[in-house]
Amino acid sequence: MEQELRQKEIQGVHALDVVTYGEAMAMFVAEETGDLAAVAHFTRRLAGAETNVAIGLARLGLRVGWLSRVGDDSFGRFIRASVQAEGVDCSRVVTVAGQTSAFQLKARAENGADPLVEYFRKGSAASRLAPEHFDAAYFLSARHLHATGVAAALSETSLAFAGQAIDFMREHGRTVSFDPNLRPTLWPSQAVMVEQINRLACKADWVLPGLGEGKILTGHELPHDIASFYLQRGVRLVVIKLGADGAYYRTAEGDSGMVPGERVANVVDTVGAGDGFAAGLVSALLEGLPLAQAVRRANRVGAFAIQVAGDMEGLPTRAQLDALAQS
Ligand SMILES: O=C(O)C(=O)C[C@H](O)[C@H](O)CO
Repeated sequence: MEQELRQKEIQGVHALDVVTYGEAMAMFVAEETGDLAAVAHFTRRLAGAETNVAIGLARLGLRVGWLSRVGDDSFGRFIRASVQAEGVDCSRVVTVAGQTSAFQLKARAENGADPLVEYFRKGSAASRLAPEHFDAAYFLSARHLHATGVAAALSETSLAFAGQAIDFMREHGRTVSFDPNLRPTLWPSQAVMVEQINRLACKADWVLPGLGEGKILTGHELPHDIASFYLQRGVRLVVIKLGADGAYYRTAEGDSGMVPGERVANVVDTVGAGDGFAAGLVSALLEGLPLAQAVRRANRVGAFAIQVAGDMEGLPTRAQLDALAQS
């Protein structure tokens, strides 16, 4: 990768389409419904908002890099191997001696409701990501940065890294997408969460909140008004996820629209839908698709994600997505 980066730099070509950073975790998904304390059987899977997006993009054929830190333990080896196996570049994932990797438990989802998750991530190697770990050459090798509010929530230093990464990419003419991905349990208070997430979101080009998140973050109820809040603060495109109803988009130039959701007969687990949505949208916009088509693809990729119990297993390959588009 190092050599490839240098060569591309000389040629003035981007080695990566998208770069992202943040924490991935081992995840144990309950095999039985009910209280996690009573569950005896779990299946190990991979979780992490940013790696879900990275994997979604890689399956669609984009070149993606993920910068992170893992502990020197079996979870760390599992995380690295799983992300790498998806074709995501992990050359900037550092294994830190003496630190641990995070994991989480996820209850078995019932009737399409969001399942309960319990984190074991405090003080993890990835949560200690800090501005001194920023790799300017690596980020510059990408056309686009995808950032989420999860990495921002992990620690003061990870929050500082987020601000630095977004500022740097904007200053260097790269586009930035930001998914607020609110995780209230990871923040000291709702007020701090709202302030910090909005601070980061307003630095980005494309902001992708869910409707509920948009209400919390802006105090507005309607998608139109939530979009206005960000557009008035310098964002160029706001796409608001409306669950089964699809998505609403609005741009700084005044283009707006609603794209209806995809029909899904059997919703297994909604976690990961937003990450699939982001992968669909970012891939389509980087390919130059018109906005309404990009949002349609985002809805489709999100719909794939909710038909399985894992957070990223359902994300489609390019062939699966094309097959759906032709059906
Ligand atoms: O909840 C989190 O913090 C995660 O990153 C795990 C999930 O895979 C992710 O949130 C899904 O968006």
